[in-house]
This record gives sequence, structure tokens and C-alpha cells, in this order.
Amino acid sequence: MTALLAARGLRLAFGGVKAADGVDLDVRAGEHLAIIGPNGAGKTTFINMVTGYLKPQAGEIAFEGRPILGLSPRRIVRLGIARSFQLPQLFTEHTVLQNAALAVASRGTFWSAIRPLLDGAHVAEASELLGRFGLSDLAGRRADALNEGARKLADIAMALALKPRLLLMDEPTSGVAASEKMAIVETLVRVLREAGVTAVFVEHDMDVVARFADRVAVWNQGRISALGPPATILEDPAVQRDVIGIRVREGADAAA
Ligand SMILES: Nc1ncnc2c1ncn2[C@@H]1O[C@H](COP(=O)(O)OP(=O)(O)OP(=O)(O)O)[C@@H](O)[C@H]1O
Repeated sequence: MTALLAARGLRLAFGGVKAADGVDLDVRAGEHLAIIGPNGAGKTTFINMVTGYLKPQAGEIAFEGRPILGLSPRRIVRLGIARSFQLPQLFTEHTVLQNAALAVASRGTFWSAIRPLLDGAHVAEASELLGRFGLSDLAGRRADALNEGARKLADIAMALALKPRLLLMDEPTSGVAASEKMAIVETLVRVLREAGVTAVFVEHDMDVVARFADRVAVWNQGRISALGPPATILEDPAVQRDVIGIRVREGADAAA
């Protein structure tokens, strides 16, 4: 079976820092793949390379069997790959519904994108999309008045408005209060599964990874050091030492 996304031999160094040092990864259609690893391991760099924000110095990336390296981020979106960022990219002075309508409109031509709020079809689609994310009650609220969990969901709803087949998410739960984290992820996973969207997400919370990932890829110094189902990977002593141990220590330091 052809992988939905196939990355081969990706290399990218910033000076002496090897952010990608020979990354090979197949993402299977329909799966939810978690990327874990210590700070600076190259996780965001991978997302940036797949989405056209960074160009590797060597390697290949194919989406549905078609090479995408060197294409612009906008072109890559049009082929069916969307992303969300660690910090949500919302227009803060606009309402949640206006943000979603803008995202729906951005699928169209330049002209439809600059007058999206006049178009009832965009608003209707945006409204339906927000409903799927449980955000209908917040549709009229300004984006800067949302709590972090709702802001993250709204940001991901905007990415989904682009109708991707693959969605890459950089730390979808970072900054979300522990008490609401699982509910946010449950909503997110339900919507993605219903839409049949393949997902790759960078995640530091191992409870989220254990519960929602089909497979886990471990990043270490620009390379994938382990890849497999969560039950295997999260029990791997090297992963516990190099990745999970670091998180536990950081938590302890923060609490001290
Ligand atoms: N545009 C850039 N210019 C210079 N160095 C960069 C750039 N982007 C990333 N790096 C460096 O490359 C390395 C990998 O960074 P990256 O952001 O991919 O790590 P990460 O695994 O996502 O880390 P974190 O978990 O902290 O987000 C880091 O040392 C980082 O400082």
C-alpha cells in the first residue's frame, strides 16, 4: 500500500545544529500518528518541511505518491495537507464564526477570499463546521475572548475548513488547562475520524499520546529513534529515559 505521506532521507542543518539528520517516515492513510521527543529534537522542523515552510537540504517528500518538495505552502494546502500551529493563528478581533468563514473562503479564488463575509454559503459551512467542534455557542464571540482550549479547537476547525486529507498539528494541547485537555482531544479526534482525516500531531502529554495515537514516532537529535504502537513505545526504557523522564523532571522543576 502506498503511504499517504512518504518522507525519505530528510536533512536540514542550521549551522552546526542537525534539525533533520536522515528522517524516513511513512504516514498511513487514516492513522493518527503522534510525534514525541525532547525539546529541539526536530519535531517542528519536520512539520515545517512537509508543509513547505522549510526546504530540506536533502531528501524527498511525496504526498499520495506525488513529490511535493519545493512547492509553496499554499500549493501544498491545495494538494490536501493542512496544519495548525503551536500558537493558534486566529484573527483576534474577529468572531469565531468570521474566522471560520475566512478559512472556508480561502479555499476559493482570490476574489471569493476578499469578500467572504458577504457570502452566505461560506458562513453556513463555517457554522456547520463549528457545530462539529462543539463551538456553536462561541460562534459570535471574538477570538481573543476564548480560553486556550476553545482557541485551539477554533484554530484546528480553520485548518479543517481547507478540507485536507492530512492534518499536521504542532502541540494541539499545549497551554490547555489539564482539566479540559482530554475533552478537547476527544472532540478533536472524533471530528477528525468522522471526516476521515489522517493526522500527525506533536505532543508532550503522554496520557494524550497513549489514549489517542495509533502509532508513535520518537524524535531524537534530528532522527526517528523509535516507531510503533503507543503500548510498545511508551514502555521502551530508552524512551522513558530520554523523553518521558525529561518531561517528568521538567514538571518537577516547575512545581519546585
Ligand atoms: N529557522 C531556524 N533557524 C535556526 N535554527 C533553527 C530554526 N528552526 C529550528 N532551529 C533549531 O533546530 C533544532 C530543532 O528545532 P525544532 O523546533 O524542530 O525542535 P522541536 O523538537 O520542535 O522542539 P520543541 O519541542 O522545543 O518545540 C533546534 O535546535 C532549533 O533551535
